[in-house]
Amino acid sequence: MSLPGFFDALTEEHRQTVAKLLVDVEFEAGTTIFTEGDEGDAAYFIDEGEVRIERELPEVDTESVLRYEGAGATLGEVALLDRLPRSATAVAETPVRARTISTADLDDLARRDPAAALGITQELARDATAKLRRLTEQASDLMFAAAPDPVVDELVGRATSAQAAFADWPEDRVDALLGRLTSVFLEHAQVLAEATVEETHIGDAGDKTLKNMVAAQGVYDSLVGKVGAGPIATDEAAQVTEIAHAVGVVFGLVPVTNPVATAYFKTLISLKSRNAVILSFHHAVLGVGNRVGELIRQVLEEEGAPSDLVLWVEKRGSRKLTQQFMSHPGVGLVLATGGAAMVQAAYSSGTPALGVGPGNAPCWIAPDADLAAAAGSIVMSKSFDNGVICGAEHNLVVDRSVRDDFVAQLEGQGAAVLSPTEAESFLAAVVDPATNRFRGEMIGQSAATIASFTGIERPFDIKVVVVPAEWDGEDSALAGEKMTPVLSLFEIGGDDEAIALSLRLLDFMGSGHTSIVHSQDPDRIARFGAAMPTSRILANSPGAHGVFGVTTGLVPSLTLGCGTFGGNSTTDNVTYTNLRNVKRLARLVQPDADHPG
Ligand SMILES: Nc1ncnc2c1ncn2[C@@H]1O[C@@H]2COP(=O)(O)O[C@H]2[C@H]1O
Repeated sequence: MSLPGFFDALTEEHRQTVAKLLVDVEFEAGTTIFTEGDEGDAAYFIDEGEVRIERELPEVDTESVLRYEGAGATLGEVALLDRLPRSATAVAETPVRARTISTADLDDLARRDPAAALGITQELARDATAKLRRLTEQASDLMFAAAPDPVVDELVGRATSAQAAFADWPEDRVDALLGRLTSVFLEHAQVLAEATVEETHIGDAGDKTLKNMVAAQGVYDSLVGKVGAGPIATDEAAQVTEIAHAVGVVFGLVPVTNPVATAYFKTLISLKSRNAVILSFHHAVLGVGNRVGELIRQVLEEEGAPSDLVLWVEKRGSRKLTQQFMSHPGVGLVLATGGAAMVQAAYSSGTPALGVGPGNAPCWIAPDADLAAAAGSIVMSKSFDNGVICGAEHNLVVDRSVRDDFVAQLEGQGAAVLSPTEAESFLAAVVDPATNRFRGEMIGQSAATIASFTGIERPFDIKVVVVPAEWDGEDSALAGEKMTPVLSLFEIGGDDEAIALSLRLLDFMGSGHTSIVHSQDPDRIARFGAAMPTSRILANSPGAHGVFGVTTGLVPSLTLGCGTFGGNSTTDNVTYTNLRNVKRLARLVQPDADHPG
């Protein structure tokens, strides 16, 4: 057996000894080799194939891949050396062949042949420190302006040239292009929704189809006929004319929870304001991303538009690559939709960025609410796309006087409202004690799947799971954002308590995003609206559908600003008007004869 070059520093005798301890292993593509936090019981020497090293992050929409390792690399040496839990997760990206040495065998060797064991340990340490050195280099790249990358330079350069050729397109030609894109988007809404669910195992294909359709038709309808670029309006009295000017190249992050709809949306709004856009898909949706990108390219070519107006990062993403795009001087604006860490990275890039924050809408059921309508609206909204819509209801804040009637209405709509015993075993099964958040596997799964996994049974089809909760203000999975068709239910007495609890929940998570009230009293609604630090306050509307403008008059958007409440620069439902510079041409105003000087 020939050992990897890795062991070249060992004596021939030690190599022979080590060879006897190595065990051949194979992993199919997609297999998790080991998981972050596991006990490290072996190190691996990769002979063939590629392994993805990733960190477990509590949020889905943050790029989690550290790097890819191939033949000749060592894996799992860190835990073998420090005997602490695995520092990262390793997944076979392709079929992998490797050899492995177990911790137990190494310890045994140390007793039998200390010199041989020291030899291997030194080699493992050398490999670990090589990684440290590489990380030091990468960290300094990130800290002191990202290192130039020819792929990034090339893509940004192409987008810049395309935008320059597009900047002067007249409005009707742009609208015709958007119309053509919209029809193609509608045509492919279903097939891409199905492909997304197949690729990500998150969400519901029927709902995703609807979402894709709204992101195409709804967004198009909100853009067509508007002035995207050039003179917008003149204030005759002030003699000031506003002129819209593209930001140039927009870099748009596309999350795993809404990939197709977000790509449609970012493309339409970027083009309306005469920008080029580079889409960066989360690594878990590259397949669908490539299909959307190809579709758009084909339409651009057919319509005689520069085909580089909409580009996408075809290469597998990593945090470093994303960072390099975001801080590239040729990128005018970053449109950051995704997890908090991605948004933070966008804000830290030095390029102006529009970000979003997490949702965690409190939904107040006031004593005068239409309980049947509220229950119907909540179940429809929270079950939509298996609960991945950030603007959906997350916490029910229910007045004690109507609690029992409301729970009966919820059950009538297909909600499993858990008993205290059910709640206890449910939470034990779905919450990861390490992060105190819902387990990643729960994200975007149907309530029926989650219920059967947790042993919850009802004589009807379960559409959402409602967990009665009390909250002492500690870190809690139930009080936070739940990207799954699960809601918490808090009981309160009176309006003051309802507002106080909603404020506390938002302070915990979701400040700036969305809050919801069900009441028939305009004064009560107004009081709630004035009190909530959220950019959207929905009254008697489903959250998921309301924030996008399907059941409200809000602007259709898949990037929902959270204002300074949520650390963002805007409270807007982001659209084309957020992607341009508004210049002001101010003419000399003659001093008024009555007010000289
Ligand atoms: N930043 C990194 N670059 C390359 N490999 C890494 C990095 N972080 C962790 N790893 C590898 O991933 C493994 C996770 O399990 P271990 O901590 O045992 O050993 C780790 C290394 O082999």
